[in-house]
Amino acid sequence: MEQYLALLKHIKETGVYKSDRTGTGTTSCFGYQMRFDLQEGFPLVTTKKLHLKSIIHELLWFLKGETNIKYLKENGVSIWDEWANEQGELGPVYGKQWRSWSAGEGAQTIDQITDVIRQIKTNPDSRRLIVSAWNVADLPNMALMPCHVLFQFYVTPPPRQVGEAGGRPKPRLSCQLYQRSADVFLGVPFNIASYALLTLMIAQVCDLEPGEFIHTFGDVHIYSNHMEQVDLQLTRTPFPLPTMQLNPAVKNIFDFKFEDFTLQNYQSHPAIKAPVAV
Ligand SMILES: Nc1nc(=O)c2c([nH]1)NC[C@@H]1CN(c3ccc(C(=O)N[C@@H](CCC(=O)O)C(=O)O)cc3)CN21
Ligand SMILES: O=c1ccn([C@H]2C[C@H](O)[C@@H](COP(=O)(O)O)O2)c(=O)[nH]1
Repeated sequence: MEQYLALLKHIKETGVYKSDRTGTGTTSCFGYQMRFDLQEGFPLVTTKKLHLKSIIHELLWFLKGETNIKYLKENGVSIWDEWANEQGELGPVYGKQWRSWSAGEGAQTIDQITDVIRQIKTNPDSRRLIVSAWNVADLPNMALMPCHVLFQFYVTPPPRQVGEAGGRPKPRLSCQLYQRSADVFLGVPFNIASYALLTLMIAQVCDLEPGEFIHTFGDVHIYSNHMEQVDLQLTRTPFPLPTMQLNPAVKNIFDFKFEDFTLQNYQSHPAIKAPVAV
């Protein structure tokens, strides 16, 4: 995870002070990109211990199309608590937009995840393999506007092989995310792992090999009250990446359960606590 440490260094070296909505204050840069080859291992930050359980449950919750924290609470995940109302509702956030984007009064809703998987399978060269959470009409009703706003898939055909015997290599599925706003200490390690996992899952159900995860940022920032934690992390040497096994029997994206994910060889430095800006 040298890419992540390079991002922390880049913000410290080139960032400017910026005030923000939460009143905390940040050091911020505009525009950055990281690339992760998913064949080289699972990109989980190793310079602090990460709670993969929260990351997996949050992703399964998005895929269910849910916007109430009830499922997360039942599974011991508290990362969205601060933004929910008394009924546990967050408004039409990610799950709603991914699975049931409203096409207008009385019209059918649009399931972007089902549609994009169908497109990847039937039209892999399409340049329109996009899922968007940025529903402009719904923004005022969301507890927090989407930070990971839009993602696009890309299928790389296998290299042509002449006179080859044996199995043909599979095409590779890559994913690029545009994240408009990024809390680099707390949010970004979660976001990288979540989209890497989503890419592995969609590759499996489309019978493709995982390719790259490309993470593109708008306002990428370190909160002022995370600086000491960042400095501690920068003193640590990353460990080799772990690997992630998915239950190969799952062929439908909506059938994945928590037990279908096995992380192997995750060696990390100890966890580092930090307050979340609300
Ligand atoms: N300021 C801010 N940063 C975020 O990253 C963020 C938000 N707000 N609001 C919405 C979601 C919630 N996310 C969060 C919220 C909290 C943690 C957090 O406290 N992480 C702890 C461990 C928490 C756990 O797994 O139980 C960590 O050490 O990573 C991470 C992501 C990401 N998002
Ligand atoms: O998945 C997420 C969700 C949120 N964040 C961070 C990015 C910002 O620090 C805040 C959101 O505040 P805005 O004023 O709406 O930009 O949450 C993240 O990094 N990852």
